[in-house]
Amino acid sequence: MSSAMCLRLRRWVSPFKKLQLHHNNLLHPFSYYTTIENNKPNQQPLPPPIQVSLTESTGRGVFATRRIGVGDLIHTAKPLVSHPTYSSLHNVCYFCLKKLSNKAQTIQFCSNECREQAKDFYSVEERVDWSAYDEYCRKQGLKYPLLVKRLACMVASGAASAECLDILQPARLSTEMILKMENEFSLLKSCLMNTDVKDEEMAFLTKQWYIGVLARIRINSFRVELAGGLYEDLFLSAVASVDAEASVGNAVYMLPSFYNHDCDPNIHIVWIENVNARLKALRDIEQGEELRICYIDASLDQNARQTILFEGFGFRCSCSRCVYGD
Ligand SMILES: C[S@@+](CC[C@H](N)C(=O)[O-])C[C@H]1O[C@@H](n2cnc3c(N)ncnc32)[C@H](O)[C@@H]1O
Repeated sequence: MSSAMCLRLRRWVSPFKKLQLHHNNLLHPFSYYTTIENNKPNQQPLPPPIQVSLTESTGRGVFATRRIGVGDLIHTAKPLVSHPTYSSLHNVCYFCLKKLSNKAQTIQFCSNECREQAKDFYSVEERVDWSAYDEYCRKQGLKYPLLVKRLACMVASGAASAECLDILQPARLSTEMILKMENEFSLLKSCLMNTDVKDEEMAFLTKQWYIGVLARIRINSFRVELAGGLYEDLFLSAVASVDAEASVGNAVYMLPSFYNHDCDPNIHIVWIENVNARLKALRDIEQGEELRICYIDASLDQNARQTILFEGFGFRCSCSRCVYGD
């Protein structure tokens, strides 16, 4: 094996090792990222009733390890990286995306805890003049480069590993996409170079890193839509999130990235008050059944759904709704 291949293999395998995923030939649930609340006082949170394993035709997927009832909380997830949208920048917490009552001129944190958790990446970010990068992204209507910018600051500050997204499936990129990404990379790099951020802290920031990260973010990021209240009822929370047009930011999570898509999903993801995601069952699910979410608006017609899934995620959906022409 060539040394280049060795390196690639090492990079690919290390996140698995770190998360202790390999277990009984299955990809073990990332249990320390996720829990189920335990109703019994003084007891440890339960591990989620799921495991990640290979599907027949859609790569890895998430499967139920026991029966799950309609409405059950399957697990929660904290993001690996998140960022508010440009339009929410001044009215949500810069760390947890919680909506704030006042709109300020600068970024805000909702609590000292969030300020503290953001301390590392923000100490890098606030030393940089981002205007050229931000202006480019705003004009082009780009949202994902904001996540790359935040991840770059997290890595530079030591708050995240440069390889933390490597385990996720990357999007297939066209030459045109790569050329655009190269432009963004040059802008990001020049913003960071014009500061006192040390060269050693920036060593990870190569064109390959930028493109690799963006390729993963493209198909694994979630639009965070806050329900805006304490909706325990599944239907009400879904309605509230659509009604409020409540998209406040984008985020990438570890375990939620392994759920495949179905136009008639059996689980969904909700955000109650901040970026932490809750995955809930939409119907009863049997042990061994694959859990699937819907990546898009399921109310669209079949043609629209197929087009969005192909252009955005690079696959042709063959779920039962699509097969039966619904
Ligand atoms: C967020 S990832 C889901 C996890 C992925 N299967 C893996 O192995 O990491 C999304 C990718 O999974 C595959 N996928 C998800 N749902 C699919 C479906 N209904 N039909 C075909 N491929 C699907 C596509 O390659 C898609 O780009």
